[in-house]
Amino acid sequence: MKFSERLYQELQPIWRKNHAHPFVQGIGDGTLEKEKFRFFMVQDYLYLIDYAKLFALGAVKATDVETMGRFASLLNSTLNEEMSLHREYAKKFDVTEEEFAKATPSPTTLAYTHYMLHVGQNGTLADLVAAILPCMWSYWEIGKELNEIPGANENEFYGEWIQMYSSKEFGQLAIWCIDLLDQLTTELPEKDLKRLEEIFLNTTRFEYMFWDMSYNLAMWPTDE
Ligand SMILES: Cc1ncc(CO)c(N)n1
Repeated sequence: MKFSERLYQELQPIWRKNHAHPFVQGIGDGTLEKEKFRFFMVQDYLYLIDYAKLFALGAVKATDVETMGRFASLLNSTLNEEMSLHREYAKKFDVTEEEFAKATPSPTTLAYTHYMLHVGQNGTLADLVAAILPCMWSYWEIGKELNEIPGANENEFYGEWIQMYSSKEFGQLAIWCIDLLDQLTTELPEKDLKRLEEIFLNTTRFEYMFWDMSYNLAMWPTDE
C-alpha cells in the first residue's frame, strides 16, 4: 500500500469531522454567517503567507531541479492565485487593506503555521511534505464534496471558494504533493514513517481546529 493510502485510511475519522463541521456545512448550503467567513478569510490570508514560505523551503530542500521548479510554481500559485481569491473576497466583504495589514494571527493560526514552519525548517523534505499535504488535500476533498451540492458553486458568497478548491488545477497540485510524499517514502523504515504519520496527523488536527476557530471567531481569550 502506498504511504498516502495508509494516511488517508487512518485519518478518515478526522477528515469526516472536518466535512461535518458546521463551518464547512455552512459554506456548502450557503447558511454560514458572513461574519464567520470574513474572520476566516483574514486568518487564512495570514496563514497563506507562512504556508507560501513552506514552498520556498521545499525548493531549498529539494535535490533535483524538477522538484525545485514544482515548489517554485506552488509558491507562485499560492501568492498570485489562491491569495488573490482572498483579496477579491476582501472587497466583497468590505475588508479594507488596512485591516489586512493590521491583522494579527489567532492562537490557532499562530500555532498551526509555526508548527509547520518548525517542521519545514528542521526536518527532512519528507517531513515538510507530510506537514503541508493535509492542507491541500483536505481542501480539495472538501471542495469536491461541496461542489456536488446542487447550486453550491453558484452561491453569491461561497460559490467562488468552492470553485477554486474543487478545481482541476488545485487538484493537480494536491496530487503532485501526494505523489512526492509516496516517492520520498518508498525506501523509508517504519520508524521514519511513524514520525511522518505523526506530523500528518498533527496538521490534520490543526485543519479541524482552523474551522472551529473560524466558526467561534476565536482570538486570544485574554483579550476579551
Ligand atoms: C487553513 C488552510 N488550510 C488549507 C488551505 C488550502 O491551501 C488553506 N487555504 N487554509
